Order: sequence, then C-alpha cells, then structure tokens
Amino acid sequence: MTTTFVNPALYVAGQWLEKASGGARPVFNPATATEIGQLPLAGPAELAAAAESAQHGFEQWRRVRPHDRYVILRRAAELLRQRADEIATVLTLEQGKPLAEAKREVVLSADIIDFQAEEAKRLYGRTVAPRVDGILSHTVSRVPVGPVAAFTPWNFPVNLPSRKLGSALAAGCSVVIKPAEETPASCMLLVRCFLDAGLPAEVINMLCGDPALVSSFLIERPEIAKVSVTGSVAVGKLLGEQAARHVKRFTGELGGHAPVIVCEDMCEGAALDFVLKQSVTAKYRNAGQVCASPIRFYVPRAQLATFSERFAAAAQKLQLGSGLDAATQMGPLAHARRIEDMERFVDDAVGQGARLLAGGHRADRPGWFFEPTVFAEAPPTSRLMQQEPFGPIAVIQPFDELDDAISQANALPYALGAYAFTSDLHTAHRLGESIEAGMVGINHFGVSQPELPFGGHKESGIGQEQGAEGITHYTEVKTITVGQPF
Ligand SMILES: NC(=O)C1=CN([C@@H]2O[C@H](COP(=O)(O)OP(=O)(O)OC[C@H]3O[C@@H](n4cnc5c(N)ncnc54)[C@H](O)[C@@H]3O)[C@@H](O)[C@H]2O)C=CC1
Ligand SMILES: O=Cc1ccc(S(=O)(=O)O)cc1
Repeated sequence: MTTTFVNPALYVAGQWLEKASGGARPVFNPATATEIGQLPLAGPAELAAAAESAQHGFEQWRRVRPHDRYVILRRAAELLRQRADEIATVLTLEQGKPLAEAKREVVLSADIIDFQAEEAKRLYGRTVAPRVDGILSHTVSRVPVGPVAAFTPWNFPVNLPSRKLGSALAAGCSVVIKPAEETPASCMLLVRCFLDAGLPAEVINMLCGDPALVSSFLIERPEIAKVSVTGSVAVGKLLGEQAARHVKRFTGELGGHAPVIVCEDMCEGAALDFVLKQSVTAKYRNAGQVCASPIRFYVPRAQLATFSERFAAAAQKLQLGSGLDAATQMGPLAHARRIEDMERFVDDAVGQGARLLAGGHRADRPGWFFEPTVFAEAPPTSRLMQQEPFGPIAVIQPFDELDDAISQANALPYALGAYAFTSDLHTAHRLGESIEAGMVGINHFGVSQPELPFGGHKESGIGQEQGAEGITHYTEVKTITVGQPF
C-alpha cells in the first residue's frame, strides 16, 4: 500500500492539467502542517472551457440509455472499491482523518454510487388519461436537468462528491465539480474511477481555483443548468442567491447544529454506558467536522453531573495523532482556520460563563490538532449554542421537562440531523415527530445511509442527496401530450 501523496491535477475538456492560468497553491498534511503537493488553479480560460465541455458532455450523455449509464457507474463503484486503500491514504494525507475512517468513507461512496446507478433505471414516468376526445396520449417523464456545477467541501472529500456525481450522472447530467482546494487529490482519484470505467471524457470536468470566482463564473454561464453545493449556510445562501438570479435549479446541503435528547430512562447502568459510548464516538468522528455531528446534548437536570463528567472523561482518553497511525482515534482538524475558529468558540463560551470540563486548547504537538472539548451549561447567547462549531466541541445542557428539551432542540434555524435516546416506544414516536430536522436518529447516530435521503429543513438546506430522492433533484418534469393530427 502506498503512503505517498498523488499530486493533484485538474480535468478540463477531456485533458488532465498539471498547470493552469490561475496559478497554484500548496496542499498541506494537517497532521504535520507541512506542504505535500501543489494544486493548479483554474482561471477564466479553464472555467470557460469546462462550461463548454460540460455542454458537449451533456449532449452526449443524455442520449446514453439508463441501463448503459448504470453499467458505467457500477463499474466506477467497483474501481473505487478496488482502489480504496490507495485513495483512503491520499484522503488521510490531505484531510487528516484516521485511515480506517477514510477507508470507510471510500467504500461507502462506492455504495452510494451503486445505489444511484440502480435508480437510473427507475426514473419512472406515467401516462395520464386524456379528458377530451382527439388526444392520443399525455406522457409525464423525468429528463436530466442539464450540466451541473457542483461544489464540495473538505470534510468528506470522496463521499460528498460521490453523492453529487452518483445522482447527477445517473440522471443523465454532466458535471463540473469543484472540490475543496484543501483536499483535491482524493476527489481527483474518484474522477479517475469514473473515467476508467468508461464515462465519456466531457461528461465530467474537475477544477479548483478561487472559490468565489469559480462559483460566480460557472453559475452565470448559460451552459450550467443546476447548482449543487455542500458547505456552510453562508456559502449556501450566496450560491443560492446567484442561482436564483438566473432561475437555475439549486440543491444545498448546508450546516447543522444537531441536538441529542437523552431521556431519563437511558441515564443509568448499561443504558447510560451505551449512550455515552455511542455519543463520544459520534461526536469526535472526523474531529467533529461533520454536518450532522451531535453538538448539544440535553440530559435530565438530576443526571447532568454524572453524564457530563463521564462524557468529559471519555473525551480526554481519546488518542490524538496522525491518521496514518493505527492507534489514532482522532486526527487533526483539516486546516489552520479551524483551529482559530475553535479558539474563538472556546473563548466566547468561557467568557459567557459556560463550564469547561475537558480540552479547550490546541494540542501541544505539530499539526492542526485541537483537544476533544466538553462544555456544560453554556448560556443560549454563547456562540457555541448558536453557530455550528464544526470541530471537536460538545456541550451538555440540563432540562427539566421533555417538552423543554424539545423546545431547546428546535430553537435554532438549523435543522439537519437530530438524535434522541429512549427505551420507551411512545416517547420515541413523540420525539421523532416533534423534533424539527431533516433526519432524526432514535437510539443511534447512523442517519446517513446510501439508501436514505440526506438533507435538512429550515436553513440547513434545500433538497436531499442519497436515497431514491437523490436522483430526482437532477431531473426536470416534462409533459408531452399528443393529439390526433386531423
Ligand atoms: N455542511 C458541511 O458539510 C460543511 C460545512 N462547513 C461550514 O463552513 C464553516 C467554515 O468552513 P471553512 O472551510 O473554514 O470556511 P469557508 O466558508 O471558507 O469554506 C467552506 C467550503 O466552502 C467553499 N467555499 C467558500 N466560499 C465559496 C464560494 N463563494 N463559492 C464556492 N465555494 C465556496 C470552500 O472552498 C470550502 O470548501 C464551518 O464552520 C462549517 O460550519 C464547512 C465545510 C463542510
Ligand atoms: O458532512 C456531512 C456528512 C458526510 C458524510 C456522512 S456519512 O459518512 O455518510 O455518515 C455524514 C455527514
């Protein structure tokens, strides 16, 4: 297995580019904060070429039968599985997460592509009975929306592109994808799987550059029909506004601030052990850089001390280190900006009187490591209780009545993932129905599955990815109605 980095290149109009007109920027290993590669950056010339190429690619791909699209996508998923060790290593080198997490991400991405490939064959239409004589047929079908501009972040550099590419390509769209500049190489290796599987060259274009320039340039291009973004609420609003100005279709998978309600009946003995083990694992997975990461834990007031002390003790025991080291349980944050952001969250929470129970500092070692951090009783005005920390910070809050916990859970404009633990079936249903979120996990954190729709309510997003819903967002409804000629 290789432990070397693969220098990233852009893929524009059927050519791999190791240099581009926008210059270049370094790619870093977050575990050491050292440069590991150079990324070429697209300028207007490559951006225009990519948009034109996506139009050519679309004209070709839309005519490929769904079954043939399915065959190519299934082959790409298989190549991804075969290359999982190499791709996971590159992912860990540029993003930082433990290798086992990176490998799971790559294999899960193959499952996502497989599922969407199957959906290509199930884009059913319908016929509708005419209401007057002289009409032969009304046919309602789904057609591909057109070339897509897709923007993905650095926290899941293979999974998030796979969600967009799997659905868009299955639907018959071409894609110009801009992965995060911090983590371009693992996405490049994903793109190679599609091309090696037989995807026609111009159906996919991949480039990086100045994010604001790339997005505004592409969204304004007449070739681009749809914009799909995963990122912060702020970036989602910006790109959504730009798309709306041109009446372009838009999917946004944006931030979250997931609450976790732990009911009284889960606060003792084996039940409490179970909740704590699941919670600490879910919280510090990918160093908390997950849009559906649990953030606010609500526990009965009488259990606050025990729950928070045990949570903090478990967090402090986590082994930090390079993702390539098999003993590592939590890697570094993906880039230096995240460390500064964590410090701002901590300073603000401490300043507002929250109790710091664990961590709170950058770790005393090279690289962008931040200690697993636990707060209790943070005031609702603190930044931590209002904005997505997107890092290894948990906050544990007391509640008196379950209704109060539900109100607090629903108090923010975010509504992506939410979780609750209870052994009571009636309470499980009540929580599932009353918590406002796109995805509610009861007694587990595994809300993201290839078979299930993933998406948020309120400001957390528009549309869904994965599941049967994923592909539909890359289609338009078209009605053809045929009358008798005379
Ligand atoms: N929903 C998710 O999975 C993600 C959410 N975020 C959120 O974003 C916050 C800030 O993340 P940072 O990386 O520090 O900041 P950032 O906002 O600079 O970048 C976030 C991502 O958006 C992209 N981006 C930024 N401006 C863009 C633009 N005008 N057009 C197209 N893409 C653009 C970047 O390339 C990057 O991949 C995090 O605290 C978190 O709340 C970040 C990454 C993933
Ligand atoms: O950041 C969003 C995100 C990405 C991946 C997953 S999972 O690996 O499929 O669980 C969850 C959330």
